[in-house]
Amino acid sequence: MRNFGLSIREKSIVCIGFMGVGKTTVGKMLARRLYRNFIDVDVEIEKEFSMPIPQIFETYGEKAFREKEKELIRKFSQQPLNVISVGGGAFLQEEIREICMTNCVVLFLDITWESWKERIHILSDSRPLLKGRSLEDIERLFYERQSIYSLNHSTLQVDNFQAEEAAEYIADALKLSWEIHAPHSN
Ligand SMILES: Nc1ncnc2c1ncn2[C@@H]1O[C@H](COP(=O)(O)OP(=O)(O)O)[C@@H](O)[C@H]1O
Ligand SMILES: O=C(O)C1=C[C@@H](OP(=O)(O)O)[C@@H](O)[C@H](O)C1
Ligand SMILES: [Mg+2]
Repeated sequence: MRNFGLSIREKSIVCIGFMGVGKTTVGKMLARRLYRNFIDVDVEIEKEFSMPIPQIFETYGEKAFREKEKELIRKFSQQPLNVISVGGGAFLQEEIREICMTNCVVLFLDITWESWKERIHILSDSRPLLKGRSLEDIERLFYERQSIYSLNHSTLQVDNFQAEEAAEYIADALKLSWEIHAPHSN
């Protein structure tokens, strides 16, 4: 789909950030607040393979997962008016970074390591990249990944926000920026 004519308020919003920061939870709430479609790329990948992510990694390997991730992000990022939550590893791929930065508004949900590690017990089973790793290994991955998320249009530090508060804050900030960019258009 051609999207050269998309105005800032029509562009899809892409949530990036480390596993478990809240991209899926906040993204869904944000979509509801903005009356947009919500797309969780991980869910779409699971549908394509007809199996949950840990099983995709086991059966087909991470490379096949990353290829499908790229293909789907290419498709959804060019559509208008989506809120798209991508997996925490999506921005490792240069092509994904480029497509998202060009076609969408990229929102980085950031969290400190201290807050993040409180959540680890609810994440490990569903994230193959966390399973069986030591806390030190995960901390290293956390800091390594920070550099890939530094490419974004906007960042929100979520440590002190409940998910719904984060969604409200983002929706209000976006609406304000849309007003500033185009005060008289609908
Ligand atoms: N702001 C928040 N405060 C506390 N817990 C949160 C927050 N956002 C998400 N969570 C919880 O953290 C877990 C991971 O959230 P999820 O949205 O799946 O993250 P991601 O999509 O970034 O991997 C979920 O159990 C979710 O309920
Ligand atoms: O960081 C990663 O490489 C991954 C993050 C996961 O998504 P969430 O960030 O939504 O947990 C999922 O895509 C997969 O397990 C790989
Ligand atoms: Mg998610």
